[in-house]
Amino acid sequence: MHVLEDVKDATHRFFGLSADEKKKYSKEQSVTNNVRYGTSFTPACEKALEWKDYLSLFFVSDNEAATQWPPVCRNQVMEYMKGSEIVVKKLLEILMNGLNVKEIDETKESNLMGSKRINLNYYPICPNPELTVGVGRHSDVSTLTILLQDDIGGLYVRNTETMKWIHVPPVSGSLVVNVGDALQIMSNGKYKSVEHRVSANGIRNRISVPIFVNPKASDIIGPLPEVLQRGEKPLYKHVLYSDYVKHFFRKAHDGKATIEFARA
Ligand SMILES: COc1cc(/C=C/C(=O)SCCNC(=O)CCNC(=O)[C@H](O)C(C)(C)COP(=O)(O)OP(=O)(O)OC[C@H]2O[C@@H](n3cnc4c(N)ncnc43)[C@H](O)[C@@H]2OP(=O)(O)O)ccc1O
Ligand SMILES: O=C(O)CCC(=O)C(=O)O
Ligand SMILES: [Fe+2]
Repeated sequence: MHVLEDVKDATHRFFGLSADEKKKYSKEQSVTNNVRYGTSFTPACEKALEWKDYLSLFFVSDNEAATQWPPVCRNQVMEYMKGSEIVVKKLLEILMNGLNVKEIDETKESNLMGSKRINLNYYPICPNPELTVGVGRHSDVSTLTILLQDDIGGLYVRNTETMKWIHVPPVSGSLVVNVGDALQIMSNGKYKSVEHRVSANGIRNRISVPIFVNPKASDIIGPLPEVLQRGEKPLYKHVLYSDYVKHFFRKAHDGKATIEFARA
């Protein structure tokens, strides 16, 4: 429990830094591509900016995290990331069991959880929340996302039958788990990535801390052989994961359209 509280405090500490201090981690000034402070999602492609700033930390090694991640939050983020590993492993084992995958070998381990990115999201109070969003509707490109949100609320997920949006109420001490596009592709559509969005808030600053568990950037992902064993038609082709992620980042949020990039 203290790990979750500590990472929330650390997130507030980072966004409480001066603008100049935070800018040191922007794309223009950051000494590494693996640490990126920014605003909205893909500003160059958006009609209206999303009301959100973020710090995105791509985990490469303990050493890089200890030297390059911002000192005001790095220990707490690391502890949260390490603490999540056991939960992620267990969840993926159960999900693979449901696909008739009996053993998670080295290749599957890499495809399922070969890389990790943690974002610290900060949604400042918005003077006109009805005119914009916190985050537009999208699905994550991860395998699984483990999401910590604070007590403010505003996260919605889409019910695929009614197409209605359902609020995900904050529950103290809990984590939200999202299925991402990479798992939809590998499971040949058996597990569907969840479309979600965040509303802008006119009263309080909100934070969230997603851990994106992903394939390695250099992995080629596609429907797993075990899923196609009984002659099932592949719905998705094999794609280089970094191409998939680049496609996601090249456009504004557009619901569940990203996955069409991998359609067979
Ligand atoms: C920010 O708001 C968000 C974010 C999200 C994220 C949801 C996820 O599911 S994140 C998980 C993504 N998976 C991975 O990061 C693992 C694999 N990583 C990779 O394949 C690569 O690291 C890479 C992300 C493809 C970057 O490769 P690289 O060769 O270094 O290419 P770049 O030139 O740096 O970037 C290309 C292009 O992508 C954009 N971009 C890159 N990193 C980020 C980032 N962390 N946050 C935002 N945008 C990023 C960027 O536009 C780059 O273009 P430039 O014009 O800047 O050159 C969900 C919802 C949100 O609202
Ligand atoms: O802030 C949230 O609750 C969700 C954020 C999100 O969807 C993301 O960062 O991908
Ligand atoms: Fe998301």
